[in-house]
Amino acid sequence: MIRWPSPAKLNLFLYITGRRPNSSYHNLQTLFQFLDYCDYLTFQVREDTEINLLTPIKNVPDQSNLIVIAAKLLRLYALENKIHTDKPMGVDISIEKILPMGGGIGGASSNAATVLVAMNKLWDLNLSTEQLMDLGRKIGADVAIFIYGHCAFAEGVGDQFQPVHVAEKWYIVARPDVEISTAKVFGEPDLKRDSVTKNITELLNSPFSNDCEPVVRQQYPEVDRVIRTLSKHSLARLTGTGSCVFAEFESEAKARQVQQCLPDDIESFVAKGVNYSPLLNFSA
Ligand SMILES: C[C@](O)(CO)[C@H](O)COP(=O)(O)OP(=O)(O)OC[C@H]1O[C@@H](n2ccc(N)nc2=O)[C@H](O)[C@@H]1O
Ligand SMILES: Nc1ncnc2c1ncn2[C@@H]1O[C@H](COP(=O)(O)OP(=O)(O)OP(=O)(O)O)[C@@H](O)[C@H]1O
Repeated sequence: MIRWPSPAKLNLFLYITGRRPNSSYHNLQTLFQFLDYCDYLTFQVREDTEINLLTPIKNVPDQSNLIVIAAKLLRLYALENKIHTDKPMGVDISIEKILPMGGGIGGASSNAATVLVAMNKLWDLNLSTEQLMDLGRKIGADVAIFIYGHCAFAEGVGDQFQPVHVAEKWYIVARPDVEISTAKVFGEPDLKRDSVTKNITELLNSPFSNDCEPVVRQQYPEVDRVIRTLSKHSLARLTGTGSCVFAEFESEAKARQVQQCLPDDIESFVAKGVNYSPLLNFSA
């Protein structure tokens, strides 16, 4: 059976340029790159209309799991818009969960994107990438980038893209032992949310940073400690709203060598930054 990849992402930089009017969301300018480090999903199309997750994720009830939410949303969209298919639109889904959760590397959003892309194909719906991205936006701000599938400069809530090519470095991604709520970070009174909007060329040619980092380091000493530890070896930054921290290296060997030297209680993985999502190979 095909194992569909569901990769992680990094926010190589992330600037918050203001609150959006009449919304709980903020406007961002961020640079997304994918990692060749993935969860894997398998799908067995059913002869009925049931949507089942055969491998529930601990502490995530199925009805709030973005895997199930995405499959149901896609079926509803197809029914409401009378998209022709001979499939009854049922499926048994399994996931091998590899990506750390609540780490700012987008696991849940990526899972949702993989479901939309895979089921579009397996249910013979023939929706366009744009249609799938619009559906993804209803699930969460980060879903669209995983459907788009190309390293991108993003604006809006982080879902309006310009493709870019950046160096494909190697990263140590360390996961401090805290799960951080995205909504909580964006709700912090002290969050820097007044970065000046700049053009892409200027941003790509300035040192990269993340506006969430000061507030997160202050509130989660474990994150601060991991950034300080990794910074001894290379530039280290928060991704998204955390808690994961990444440090970049020119080679896998160098990244693995530094990883060996990290204290035992810092969990980490090594992965390559890639400009194309591993999912793209499966969606054609
Ligand atoms: C921080 C990032 O990871 C950067 O890639 C994303 O913007 C977060 O994307 P996500 O996890 O898909 O977030 P969502 O599930 O859409 O939003 C969770 C909550 O975070 C806040 N939120 C999110 C994205 C954004 N641009 N502004 C926000 O203020 C909102 O309060 C929202 O209710
Ligand atoms: N398929 C899923 N996989 C993991 N978590 C899920 C899933 N569906 C829902 N969730 C819930 O969403 C929360 C955040 O998930 P995720 O691991 O994507 O965090 P994140 O990487 O910080 O996300 P982001 O960077 O998009 O904010 C989890 O703690 C969990 O409660």
